[in-house]
Amino acid sequence: MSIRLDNISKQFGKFEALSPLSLDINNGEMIGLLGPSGSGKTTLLRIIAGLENANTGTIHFGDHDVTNVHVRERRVGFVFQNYALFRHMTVADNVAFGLQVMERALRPSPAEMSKRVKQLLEIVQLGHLAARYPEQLSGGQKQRIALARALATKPEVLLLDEPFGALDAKVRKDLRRWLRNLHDELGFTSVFVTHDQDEALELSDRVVVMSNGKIEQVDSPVELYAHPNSRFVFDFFGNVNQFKANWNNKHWQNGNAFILPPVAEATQKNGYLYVRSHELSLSKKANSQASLPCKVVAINPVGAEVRVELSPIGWDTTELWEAKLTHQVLNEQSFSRGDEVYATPQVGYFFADGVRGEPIILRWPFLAPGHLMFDI
Ligand SMILES: Nc1ncnc2c1ncn2[C@@H]1O[C@H](COP(=O)(O)OP(=O)(O)OP(=O)(O)O)[C@@H](O)[C@H]1O
Repeated sequence: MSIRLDNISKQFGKFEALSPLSLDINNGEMIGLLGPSGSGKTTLLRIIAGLENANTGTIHFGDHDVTNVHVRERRVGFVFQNYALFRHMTVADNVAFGLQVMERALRPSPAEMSKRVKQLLEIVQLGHLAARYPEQLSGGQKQRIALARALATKPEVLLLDEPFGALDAKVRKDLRRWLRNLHDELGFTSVFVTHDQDEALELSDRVVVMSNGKIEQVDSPVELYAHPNSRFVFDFFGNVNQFKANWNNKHWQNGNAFILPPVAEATQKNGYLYVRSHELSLSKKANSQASLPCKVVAINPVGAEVRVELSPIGWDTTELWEAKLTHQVLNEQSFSRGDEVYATPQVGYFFADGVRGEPIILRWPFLAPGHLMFDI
């Protein structure tokens, strides 16, 4: 089932929780709504479900205008973060509840109902727990039961509000994979809310990045990484170092650090240069294209890489910088905590002040013809 949101807005009193926004979701797509707390994700999900009315705009499910259709008739499955299972009912009864609340005309007979409950429990691979009560289940199991209940009415749209928010990291990861497989197998359209970027990137076909009640960007995970269209999106995906770049007619200056951009009018401005931590190299000496003196404050091996935390010397940043190196590079360079090093961007993303849209991507070194290669 495709979903079309057109010009949807929502006010709570004088507060505008959603500015007019539009979004097309394809049939069978899995969409992640991602954004900081208060950005309007849950409000948007509730409006799609019919649990909340928008102040303006229309919602279509396929060709059907559901703007004024009651939540019960929208045929959506809903899963909340806190399981919302009935404590006094067995697992099987909890799942059957989804069927019992169906309109009488659509409600299956008792025999069909118990067959369907069995099938649903098999789908979520928990048939052996049918007679248990919720308190006898783990968090991950409870959430799978909540999903089985949501799927009972065979919804074509499944809406999930931070479904794995209350679970620990390992269970979360397993459940994500499992949900993605289930989504692909059963072919429904899913929209889920998360503020966990890894979850959004791993699960979604497309991610809707929200802030302050607005959609900042809608793209596939790969595109979001390659072409973040604003500083907000870049910041939100993290692992990025920021350089406040003040153009002084020669280079970008910040305290006693400088970076020389390539000769191009668009970069000869004030702005912010963003550098991803795996696109930053470290050396014991500066070079003529960049001088970013730093002190090594921590060296943290994490799996295949080493994260080196850097505190700027003589220039300003709001946060420590980080370089991600391979173990091999670190061994060759043999830095230790407390050493002074020079950071050199290999790739940078420049957002000029006052210019909206995608950054200018810079790749070092950019040497004029005839120049000698130097350390970078
Ligand atoms: N019923 C309500 N009455 C008044 N304000 C509300 C109501 N529901 C939500 N809001 C406000 O609307 C804004 C968006 O809330 P929403 O729950 O959609 O954000 P969110 O992105 O889902 O946040 P979180 O990740 O914290 O759940 C918030 O500022 C919130 O305080």
